[in-house]
Amino acid sequence: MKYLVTGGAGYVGSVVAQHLLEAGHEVTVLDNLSTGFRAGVPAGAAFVEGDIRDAAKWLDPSYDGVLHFAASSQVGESVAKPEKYWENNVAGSLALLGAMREAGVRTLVFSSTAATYGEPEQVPIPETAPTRPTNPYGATKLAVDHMITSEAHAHGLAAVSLRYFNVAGAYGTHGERHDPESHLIPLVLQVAQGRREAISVFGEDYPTPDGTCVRDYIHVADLAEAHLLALTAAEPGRHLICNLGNGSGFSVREVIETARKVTGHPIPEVVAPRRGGDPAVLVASAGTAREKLGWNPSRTDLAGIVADAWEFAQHITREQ
Ligand SMILES: NC(=O)c1ccc[n+]([C@@H]2O[C@H](COP(=O)([O-])OP(=O)(O)OC[C@H]3O[C@@H](n4cnc5c(N)ncnc54)[C@H](O)[C@@H]3O)[C@@H](O)[C@H]2O)c1
Ligand SMILES: O=c1ccn([C@@H]2O[C@H](COP(=O)(O)OP(=O)(O)O[C@H]3O[C@H](CO)[C@H](O)[C@H](O)[C@H]3O)[C@@H](O)[C@H]2O)c(=O)[nH]1
Repeated sequence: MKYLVTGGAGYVGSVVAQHLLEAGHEVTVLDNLSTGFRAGVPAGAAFVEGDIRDAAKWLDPSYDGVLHFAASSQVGESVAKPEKYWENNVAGSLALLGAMREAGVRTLVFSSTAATYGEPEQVPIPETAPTRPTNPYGATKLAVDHMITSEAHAHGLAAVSLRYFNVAGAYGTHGERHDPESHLIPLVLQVAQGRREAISVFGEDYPTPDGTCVRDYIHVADLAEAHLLALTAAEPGRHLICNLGNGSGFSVREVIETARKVTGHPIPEVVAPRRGGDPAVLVASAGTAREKLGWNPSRTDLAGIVADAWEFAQHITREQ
């Protein structure tokens, strides 16, 4: 099959593109390199440097589907510059859906997020939970989910939205490389490498066992497998929404302690104020993905996830 991967020069998109190639598919990556890296595009994929808002220039009926990762995805920035998020995430996805309709490309897998739920009423969080995003990033992703539902109902699109919880780990030479980095695991590993003095723990007064926030860390390779399953599970006229997480939570302190063991470095920590908008606990109920996609994540051990991220962090440092 032939797939267009938007955002395939970024973290998750590059890992999924690599999995598609390994499964024997043909892949074109469309990426404007705003946060991604040319070197992240897997060898074997065609590359188009361009914007999703111009997707009509490149999409044609030879494509069997689109995997749509391209987005702006920093929560803090979305609060400061919401217009950027409505433009890139919502207007960008609207243009992409239009280009798909024009070209007759009728299968879509979309990167949604746990941020569509906001502060949860119950954990683990099922897909039926209320969606009350607490920042513009989550609001724009939810708007795109609604857009996809209407497109499926009106025009027969076969669509799956995957709501990722905390993506982590790496797959060979493809891993997390954001600038500036805001995610916990890569930041902790930068401290282990001596690139930062200490990791800030954002709040230790949450109602959790050790007072720090609890998150559901999902290995990026398990996540990638769900995308390949979603491509086969997608049905015309239907929009399936699935959470992707392991269903178990780890606190910020547990992550830091695991990284100390994996890296053998002391990793100093300092307690800092809470970060605005952080829910205390976010853990997925991923029963829908298991049932409807036949998904079965296998890399659930936190030490293994951190070890893969550590190997990648060292690889990137050697390359620079
Ligand atoms: N990383 C996570 O923990 C996480 C969690 C939930 C959801 N997501 C979603 O998964 C997707 C991928 O996230 P990531 O961490 O790999 O981010 P990333 O920033 O590494 O990758 C995004 C890629 O999209 C490209 N891009 C952005 N806007 C574009 C545009 N208008 N046209 C073409 N290319 C464009 C960027 O250059 C980049 O290569 C995003 O949609 C994000 O919202 C990520
Ligand atoms: O230097 C840091 C960085 C993070 N944290 C804490 O570590 C936890 C994880 O933070 P990340 O920034 O790594 O991830 P988030 O949980 O904020 O964000 C993730 O979940 C969100 C859903 O709410 C979105 O989907 C987003 O894209 C995804 O990265 C949070 O409690 C955060 O407060 C720290 O203590 N110190």
